[in-house]
Amino acid sequence: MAKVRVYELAKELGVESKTIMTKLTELGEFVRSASSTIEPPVVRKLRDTFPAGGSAGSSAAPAAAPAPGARPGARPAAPGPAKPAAAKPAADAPAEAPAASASPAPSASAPAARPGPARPAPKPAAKPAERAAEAQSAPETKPASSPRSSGGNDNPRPGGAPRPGAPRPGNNPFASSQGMPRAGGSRPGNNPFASSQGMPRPGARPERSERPAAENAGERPGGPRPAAPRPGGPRPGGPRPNPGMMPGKTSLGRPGPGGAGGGRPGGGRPGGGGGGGGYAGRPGGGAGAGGGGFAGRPGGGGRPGGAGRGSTQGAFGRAGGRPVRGRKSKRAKRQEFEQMQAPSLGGVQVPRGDGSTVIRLRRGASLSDFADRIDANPASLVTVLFHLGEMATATQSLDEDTFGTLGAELGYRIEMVSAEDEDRELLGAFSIDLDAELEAEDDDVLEPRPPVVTVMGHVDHGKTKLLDAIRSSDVVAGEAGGITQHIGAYQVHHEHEGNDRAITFIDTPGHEAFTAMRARGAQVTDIAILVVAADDGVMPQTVEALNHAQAANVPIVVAVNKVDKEGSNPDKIRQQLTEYNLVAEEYGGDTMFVNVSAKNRMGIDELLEAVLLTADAALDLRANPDKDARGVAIEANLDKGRGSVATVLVQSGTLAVGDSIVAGTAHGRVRAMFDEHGNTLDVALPSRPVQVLGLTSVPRAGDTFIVAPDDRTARQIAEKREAAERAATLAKRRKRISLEDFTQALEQGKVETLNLVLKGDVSGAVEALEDALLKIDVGDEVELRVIHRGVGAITQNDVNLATVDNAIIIGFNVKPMDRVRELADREGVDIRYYTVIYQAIDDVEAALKGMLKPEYEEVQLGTAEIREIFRSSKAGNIAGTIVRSGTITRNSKARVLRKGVVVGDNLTVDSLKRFKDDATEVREGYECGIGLGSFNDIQLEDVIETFEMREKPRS
Ligand SMILES: Nc1nc2c(ncn2[C@@H]2O[C@H](COP(=O)(O)OP(=O)(O)OP(=O)(O)O)[C@@H](O)[C@H]2O)c(=O)[nH]1
Repeated sequence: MAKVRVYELAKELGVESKTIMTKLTELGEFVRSASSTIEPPVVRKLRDTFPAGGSAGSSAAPAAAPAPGARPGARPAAPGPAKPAAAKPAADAPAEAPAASASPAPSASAPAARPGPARPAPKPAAKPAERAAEAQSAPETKPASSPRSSGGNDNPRPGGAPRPGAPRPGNNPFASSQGMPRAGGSRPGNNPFASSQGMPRPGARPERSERPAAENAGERPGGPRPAAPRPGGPRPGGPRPNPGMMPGKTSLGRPGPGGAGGGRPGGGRPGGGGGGGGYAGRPGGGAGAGGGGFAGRPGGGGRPGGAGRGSTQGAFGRAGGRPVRGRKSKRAKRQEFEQMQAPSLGGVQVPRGDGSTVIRLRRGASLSDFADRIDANPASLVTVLFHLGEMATATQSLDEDTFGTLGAELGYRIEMVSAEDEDRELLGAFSIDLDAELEAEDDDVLEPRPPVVTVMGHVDHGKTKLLDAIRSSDVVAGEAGGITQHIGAYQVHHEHEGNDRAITFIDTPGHEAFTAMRARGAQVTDIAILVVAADDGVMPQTVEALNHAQAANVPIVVAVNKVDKEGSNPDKIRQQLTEYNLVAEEYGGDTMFVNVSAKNRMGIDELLEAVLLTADAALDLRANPDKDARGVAIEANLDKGRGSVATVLVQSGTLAVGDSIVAGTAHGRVRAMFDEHGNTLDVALPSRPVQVLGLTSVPRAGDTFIVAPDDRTARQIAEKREAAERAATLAKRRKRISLEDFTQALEQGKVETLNLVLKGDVSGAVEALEDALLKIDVGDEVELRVIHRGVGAITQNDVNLATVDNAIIIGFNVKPMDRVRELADREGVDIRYYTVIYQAIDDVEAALKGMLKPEYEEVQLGTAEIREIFRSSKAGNIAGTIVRSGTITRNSKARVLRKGVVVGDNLTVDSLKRFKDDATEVREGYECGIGLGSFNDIQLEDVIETFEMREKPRS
């Protein structure tokens, strides 16, 4: 640090190296060449010897240099050093520097300088001090030392002028933070190592980006230096420009200090400029604050973009400040442009669609999923949705409507992937393509299969009875002792044209099951038997049922039932149904009508015959039995001893014991199979309903089942389905409420939710119950949520759930164990048991209505006209009245009207007398005395009206 080379000192002192060497020889100091170093004490002597360059000279030099152009070095130096230096070490140089700088500096730096100094001061101060100490001698050495360290030898700092800067604050090359806080004014490149420390002079910068820091430095004050890239400029850290060049620069106006700076390696780095700029620009900004500041913005924050790298690069004098700026600028522009195209909703930018951009989302998708598709920030979508009046978290599953609203706002057409498509994709992931499989089957692998029949019709028209009759007509059943088990479906055999033909009946009467299965994409039914009671005729549900069947393209056979009844008119049924495109064959149509009596079991064979004829005529009932089974779950329940018991209908392929199957979200291996007679089966062919044991959980009616290649695949498919199902359920469950109403409704207690846990013995019943419950229309004030549903007994888990969510448990044909019942009692959980769905629905509906905030209306009870006024010191004024209408009742609410205008309200009939006796009520036409408590403002002919608030019944 303390050592200086001969030529450096020579330059500094403004003499030739030779002269110095001669002098050294005189002084008895031996040096080998101009590049030899000399010790500080010697340096001091030399300076003393060469007054011009001596201490005075040294400082003067720099000062002088700057003076003219001066500002840079001087100023910067000045400010910084000024304070610290002045006080501390440096005495000379600094001291003067300030002076020198004083004049030039003012302009740019001065002001800027102010603020900053404070901070930088400390640090710089320290440094200078250290240096001073090291130097032991004059501060002048500092400059020298800096250069050295910086560059070294060759880097002559031009002016040799130690930059006064030494003392300058923020001149620690390694201290990232030393900033001259002062904005623009701060000292420019006072970091000896930072090429970039620029003098942020306003204006100038851009072009100069290339300039080395040195220039920047020079630049600021005088600014004169043209963009002239200094030669060495560009090279980063590399050898800095030759001294010669420097001078050139100097001549350009860089003040000496500038030169010094330029000399620094940093000088060459353009990047340095960036760093420096930031430095200068940010008040207090760290060294690297960024190219921006450098850019010359006076106190400015620097150019945008500079900040990032600027800081680091600046610290190391790396080039890059400018270039970076340029790039950023373009990027910024592009971003701006993109943003201009994005809508600003709630202050967020979201990529927009053009109105026809289709976004496909799976059921139960969340805003995050949507955001992924449109490359947006989920949080922004949350905000947008919020501004559309909906609240949702980014990961919450939303329903189609919500996505629709959001999509419309943003220019996207949202298409929800249907459950079937989703499942198809899911299976596809396991290389299972059921459609392709079916298509690939040609005639030679297809074999006839029995038709699958569903019985539908209006309530009480005899569906159940008919199914019973059919069941008992089964010849096989007769031999085996009848169909003893209710497994949700059964097969009967019928002799048709000499052949034994099987027919499969879905043993769940009604079109609810039919539609529920259809809703799940399961087309189970081949033929529908429409039961119409001959004594009743076509009824609403008859029409509904036939509509469902026709919509599903399922041929219909009409069973005109109860023909045994007197007064029944089967022909009328035929006529009525022609209106619905069901024209009997005898009327020239193609629908078979069969008169039956389910009660007397008459006409059953004919009906089965008709079913087979229709099937043969209208359908191609064939399936490939030689493959893994595919089918549908018809019904399922949880059996205490046997676990999950599912009745499935094999639709194609052959199901065998040991197969790994997945049915909906249930999976497992077929442990055993039973038919409707309770016989075990090893295999089940197409159209065969069987009870299957071995599933891990209970599938739902209508869930499709397939045999998977192995257990693992079955489990994975089930798990994936479950996840999808859960998401979809969550989306469905979410009840929306508009933002406007939300807070208010909440505050006013308007939002009330009836949470339910549904448990039943059979999955079909639970689903039917849930569907029916969710259809209850109770307006917006009350919300009904089924928070859990399941098959099986009511468990401790159910009660726990109900406790947490304040829910009511509805058990359909199931009850809890004693232990669970006790728990429910303890927790105050209400468990209700039903065996009839409608009762459950009625009760829930009533409960919901009970929960509705009662609405009151005022009902007038009576009016009485004041005919006389009795004044009583004790009771106040008593109105002597005659009841004009209704009844006046004691304690009822009252108001006083004078010529139709209310003069007293919120009153109560405090006392009511008939003559001298207290009365509880006085009817129309009678006189009575009425006391209205402390209200005494009554006059003759005033009317006292009494009324009560009555709860309005809800419709
Ligand atoms: N006389 C007569 N009565 C019948 C006949 N079929 C059914 N019934 C009676 O009609 C009533 C309703 O029969 P269900 O079989 O329960 O009718 P459903 O269509 O299954 O009724 P829901 O299950 O309520 O939809 C019962 O009282 C039966 O006894 C019939 O052929 N003749």
